[in-house]
Amino acid sequence: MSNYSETFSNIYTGRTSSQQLYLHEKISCVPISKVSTVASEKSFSLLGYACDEGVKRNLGRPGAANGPEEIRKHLGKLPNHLPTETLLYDVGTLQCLEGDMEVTQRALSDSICQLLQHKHFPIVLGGGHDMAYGSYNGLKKYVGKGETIGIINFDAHFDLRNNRQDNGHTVNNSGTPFYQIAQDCQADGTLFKYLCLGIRQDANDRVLFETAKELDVKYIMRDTFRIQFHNEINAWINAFTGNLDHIYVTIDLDGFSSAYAPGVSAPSPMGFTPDVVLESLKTIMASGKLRVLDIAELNPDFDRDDQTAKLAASLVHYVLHAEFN
Ligand SMILES: N=CN[C@@H](CCC(=O)O)C(=O)O
Ligand SMILES: [Mn+2]
Ligand SMILES: [Mn+2]
Repeated sequence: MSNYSETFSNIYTGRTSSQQLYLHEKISCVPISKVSTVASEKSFSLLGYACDEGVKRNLGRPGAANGPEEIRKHLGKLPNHLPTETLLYDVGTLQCLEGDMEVTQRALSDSICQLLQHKHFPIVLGGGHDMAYGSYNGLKKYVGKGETIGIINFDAHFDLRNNRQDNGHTVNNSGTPFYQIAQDCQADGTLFKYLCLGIRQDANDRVLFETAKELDVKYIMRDTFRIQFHNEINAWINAFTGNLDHIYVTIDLDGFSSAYAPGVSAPSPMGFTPDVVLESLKTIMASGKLRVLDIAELNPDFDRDDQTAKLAASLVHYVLHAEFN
């Protein structure tokens, strides 16, 4: 895999203890080619998607290629409350070489399928939101025919832009992944099930709302995606996950208010807050159907005091520990 680099453990630093009190002492760096040798009943694997080609093609601000490294730096310093038998790996990073985003997406999909086959729960650190096309397809490849997958996207944006240009050319980017997935589903007769949480009217044009309607996309607008409405939100989530076999969750950091997440290409002053995301994640995880999670769009060039990188690291920490709290 020419665009793959393994993680070296010196990226993980922090306070030291003799009892694995911190995640940097818990994480084992293993090349992805060796995952079959380290399988266990309960393993999490971190995988980087170092690509901002999709953001560039979508006329956004480059920098998300450095997202995975920054999340790792902050994650390692956080306390470890995992049981000894739960294993946590870092299986390296997929880099986008010479703008070939499609190759990187395919490598991501292959890697996710491989991790799932060896009973690892993949947590992908991004990277532009084009990573969703790779994450979803890795899960799709893994699950059996006839089993259904639902996508839950925490985002200000639908990312349902049509990848067909007026001149007939196809251009995939960070704004097209769920459109591409929907097209593939139509072509191969797979159900397209997509729930977006935190959609903003001032971040999506009319065509995007029309596309969402045509594709029967479910969504909760930002105005309603508030912790005060947690009962209603949980009911929506349960109604969505109830009829599906597997869930893929993708968190676009630009959906958070820029008060929490300034370090993204497209910041959202009117975005959502972390409390409602944690509450929703808890409900999704309680379904027992969550198979893959990714965190997209961290752009360290625009971060303030590492706030966004720390938010991403805390989200990973929350998911790792959710069932042990
Ligand atoms: N992944 C991001 N997609 C957004 C970006 C919006 C923006 O740059 O303002 C989109 O295409 O809608
Ligand atoms: Mn977004
Ligand atoms: Mn997005």
